[in-house]
Amino acid sequence: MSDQAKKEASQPNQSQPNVEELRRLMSLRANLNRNAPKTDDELHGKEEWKFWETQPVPKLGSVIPEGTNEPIQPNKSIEEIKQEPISLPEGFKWDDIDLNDQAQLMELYSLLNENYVEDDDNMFRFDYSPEFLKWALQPIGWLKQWHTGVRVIKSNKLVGFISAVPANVKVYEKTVRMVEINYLCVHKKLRDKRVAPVLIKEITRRVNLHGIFQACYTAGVILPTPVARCRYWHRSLNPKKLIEIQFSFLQRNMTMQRTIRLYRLPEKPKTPGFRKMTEADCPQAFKLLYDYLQKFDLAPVYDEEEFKHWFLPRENVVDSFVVEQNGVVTDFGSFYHLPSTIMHHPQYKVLKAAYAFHNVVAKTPLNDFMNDMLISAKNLDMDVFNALDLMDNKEFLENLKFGIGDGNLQYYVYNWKCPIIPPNKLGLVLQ
Ligand SMILES: CCCCCCCCCCCCCC(=O)SCCNC(=O)CCNC(=O)[C@H](O)C(C)(C)COP(=O)(O)OP(=O)(O)OC[C@H]1O[C@@H](n2cnc3c(N)ncnc32)[C@H](O)[C@@H]1OP(=O)(O)O
Repeated sequence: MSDQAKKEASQPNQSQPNVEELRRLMSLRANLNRNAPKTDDELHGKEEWKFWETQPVPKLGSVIPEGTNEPIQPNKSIEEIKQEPISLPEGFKWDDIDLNDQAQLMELYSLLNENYVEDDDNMFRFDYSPEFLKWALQPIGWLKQWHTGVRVIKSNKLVGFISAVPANVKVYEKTVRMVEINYLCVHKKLRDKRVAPVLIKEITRRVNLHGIFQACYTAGVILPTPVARCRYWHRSLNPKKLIEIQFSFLQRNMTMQRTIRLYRLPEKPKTPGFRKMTEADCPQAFKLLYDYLQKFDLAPVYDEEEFKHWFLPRENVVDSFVVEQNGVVTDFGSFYHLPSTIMHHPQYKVLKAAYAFHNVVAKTPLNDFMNDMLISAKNLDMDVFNALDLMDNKEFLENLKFGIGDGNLQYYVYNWKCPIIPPNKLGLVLQ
């Protein structure tokens, strides 16, 4: 898939022009009319940013001098922040979503399942599970008023959503209390009516009211102005299904049997002491990750409680593994479960995908450890293992037979200016 590059679903890149490629080119042309561009070519056709021009973000093309690392706009005093919600178009109302109420959780699930991010060819759409949404949206310090919904007054139907969760994020040498913004979604029937800017302004106001003036977010689209850009890579675990659903394609001179053999994995992880992480491993695994993340220019700063929230295994949501021998944890790795709906296939309805989260090795060679992670994902019935080319991931992607995807994922920090961060200095993975 392409930028479900967080947001977009990224599909393996096809090098040979074929029917699929032509379809892709046609959809690229169709995309030229979209309001937010996905590629540099599309970007050059866009002349104005009616909304983003009004926001404290760097102008596209601006070069931030080395050493700059600060807010664009000073913090507002409480008097400067509007106390009343931003006005919605007539017929709509704000409503905070209570994720502890099963019915409301299912309403959010359905909104996203039917209207959230699709790949460029509209073949796959993210299918975040209800349990996953609770995990992603209820970390330590979450607030219900930051799960911001828009409903149609007459029918009470949920048609828009945006979320913020608190996080400490290290940007170069500063650790900043900010929010992560995610799950911005407007119902398909309400698109292109400028509802998204209203959602963004309202969440900004609600976050500002808590004394927070920075946010980080990722998107498959290019907006003013990315602080970093990276790419999804995909490792086939179930190549036959991936080919049948046209997520990937048979390479020239390859038969299905040879392809299946190429991607075959051992039945069990090979590293002695490799196993699922338990609560007892957390102090040591936390320390490994905490120390490792120091070397990046954009990375979360977790405390141990947050570490437990994000990494203790939750069925069908997140899995973490350690290498432990004689009570010493030397390596740690995790992936989260994010399936996609296969939109138009007679047989297959769901693509099961594991997404690399954080991996730190102190003893096992990274390639060996990640191979064990692939085996673990395969044994959980995943079809594909996805990883971004950030942190130290480039060390294993090609060796372990990942193929490059076709969409970029852009990273943004709201109300902040600093120089561009290369993928190998990027330590932040958002869901
Ligand atoms: C201090 C606290 C600060 C907190 C806030 C920090 C900022 C957070 C920012 C949000 C981070 C979100 C992180 C994620 O969740 S990224 C995932 C976004 N969601 C999807 O892609 C799901 C499917 N698509 C949709 O639901 C809609 O197409 C969305 C809602 C994306 C746009 O709705 P619609 O298509 O109906 O358009 P409009 O007429 O209402 O509005 C058009 C304006 O919106 C600008 N646009 C388009 N796409 C995006 C986008 N992904 N981020 C920011 N802006 C975007 C666009 O350039 C134009 O502005 P301008 O060109 O005129 O200037």
